[in-house]
Amino acid sequence: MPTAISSAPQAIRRICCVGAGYVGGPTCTVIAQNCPDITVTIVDVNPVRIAAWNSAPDAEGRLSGLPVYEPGLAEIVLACRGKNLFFSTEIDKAIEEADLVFVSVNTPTKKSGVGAGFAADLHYVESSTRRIAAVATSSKIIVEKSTVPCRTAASMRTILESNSRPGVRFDILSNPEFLAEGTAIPDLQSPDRVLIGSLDTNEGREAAARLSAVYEHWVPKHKVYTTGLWSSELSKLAANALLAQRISSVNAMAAICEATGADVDEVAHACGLDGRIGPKFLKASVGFGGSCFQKDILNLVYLSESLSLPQVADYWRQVITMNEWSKSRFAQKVVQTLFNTITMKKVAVLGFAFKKNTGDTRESAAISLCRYFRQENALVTIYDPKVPEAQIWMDLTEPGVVDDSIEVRKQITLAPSAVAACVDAEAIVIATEWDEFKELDWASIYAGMKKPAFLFDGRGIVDAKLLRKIGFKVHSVGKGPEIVDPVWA
Ligand SMILES: NC(=O)C1=CN([C@@H]2O[C@H](COP(=O)(O)OP(=O)(O)OC[C@H]3O[C@@H](n4cnc5c(N)ncnc54)[C@H](O)[C@@H]3O)[C@@H](O)[C@H]2O)C=CC1
Ligand SMILES: O=C(O)[C@H]1O[C@H](OP(=O)(O)OP(=O)(O)OC[C@H]2O[C@@H](n3ccc(=O)[nH]c3=O)[C@H](O)[C@@H]2O)[C@H](O)[C@@H](O)[C@@H]1O
Repeated sequence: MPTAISSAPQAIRRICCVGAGYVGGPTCTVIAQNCPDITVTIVDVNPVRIAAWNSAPDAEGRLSGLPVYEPGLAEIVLACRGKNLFFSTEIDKAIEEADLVFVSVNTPTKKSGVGAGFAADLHYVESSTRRIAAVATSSKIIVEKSTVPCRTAASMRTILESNSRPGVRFDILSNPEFLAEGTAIPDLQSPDRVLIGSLDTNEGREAAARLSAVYEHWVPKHKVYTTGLWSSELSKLAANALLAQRISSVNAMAAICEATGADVDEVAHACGLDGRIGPKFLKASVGFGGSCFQKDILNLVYLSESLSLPQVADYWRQVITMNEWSKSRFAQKVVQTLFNTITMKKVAVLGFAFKKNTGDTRESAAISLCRYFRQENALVTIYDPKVPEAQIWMDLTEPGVVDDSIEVRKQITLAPSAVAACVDAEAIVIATEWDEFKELDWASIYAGMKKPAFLFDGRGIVDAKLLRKIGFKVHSVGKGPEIVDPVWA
């Protein structure tokens, strides 16, 4: 239901963003940069996070203490902070002063109760919505930025309308975010589209026009696509499901390639040349990670089951099943290749983030690999250029009654560089596609390893032929076994 937008909507002057995370922080920083006439305040219940957003530049004038690492972000924060961009724990004040409030809080998978393991936990969305209703003394536009199940806007509207003060009106919009971590700034500066869902009423359309005008400071108007609320909410889940499905599809092909001697990069390239398929998001890997693909597909599975559509639920569930299988298949390959045991063998894991150019480890494939190697009694050394050490320890320590942190530290060590991680290793596992791994001095790394020196490339980034010439035994996802017969090479 694309809708007409009135010509001169009332300008937004003050924005509050509730949730200073990976989405709220970068998104509203880019809004502040492009809209000098708008004051943007990003608030959070977590004072440590807000303090980090407000951290001082280091001796070289760089903002290295921000809670989110994104190329290009620190420079924009530095330019705008204190002018029209503010980070604060004064949530009520920021809400009250704003014309428009983004709700950009976390929506993790529920851990207990009805829908545990599948449904989205909307607790944070609900508590911020209740807060907005409680403190607002003037009318506001409330924007769902978080990824939410279809029809969440209806629940938010009920909460707001049942708790609002007399004369205060709320218009609810859905404006899902499509940025990918690691490329958040370019994604926000030139998005493929900005999606705004609203009610098909005069007030709904007017609110959509006001939010659109914010984006039109830098996004061409034809890229702003307005729809109904439910289409907008569902489009976000659908887009993530379709993207993840491509990766699981190419990873399924990778398994066939390994068994037949076909090369998954060549197969993906050949398929991607078809304009109907396109070349992006066809890189075979150890498996996808990140905070959203799994969570959003599980959410879609839950929605489908709730709507009595078990075949639809099964279809999407298989994307996750294939991803889990890809990760365990890769881990098993390591053990099998190292003569079926890695007990007390040193395995160097290069990369811990779920993809390059981010310090985020949520659902990172590296976590599953390290846990698997630990169970096989390996000695694992990890290096990642951006993930803080404390985060790695947290990810590898099982939360629960028994504190296993001492056991974990007996088997896991953290290295200050990729080169250091590989000294005396029997195998290297590339878990994240950091650019610096492409440029390592592989000959000297080889010299410092136990022989035979194995390398398992879970990201398809190294030049396997070159490494084999050095002496490595290389396994790359989606490539057949080393071809020894030159006629067939
Ligand atoms: N991480 C990503 O790349 C993307 C995430 N999304 C969606 O955006 C939403 C947020 O994701 P992230 O930014 O990654 O989460 P996050 O966990 O990094 O940040 C959420 C923040 O909200 C704060 N918060 C929670 N309840 C609050 C409340 N009542 N008042 C104030 N602050 C509160 C938390 O303390 C936290 O700092 C999720 O729904 C996610 O699915 C969408 C697109 C991309
Ligand atoms: O809703 C979200 O959170 C976001 O989820 C993804 O973004 P993100 O998870 O940050 O990163 P991606 O680039 O999508 O990568 C996700 C995972 O898939 C892997 N991947 C990606 C692409 C590919 O071809 N192969 C592949 O294995 C990556 O290494 C990574 O582990 C989507 O790309 C964003 O559009 C969306 O906004």
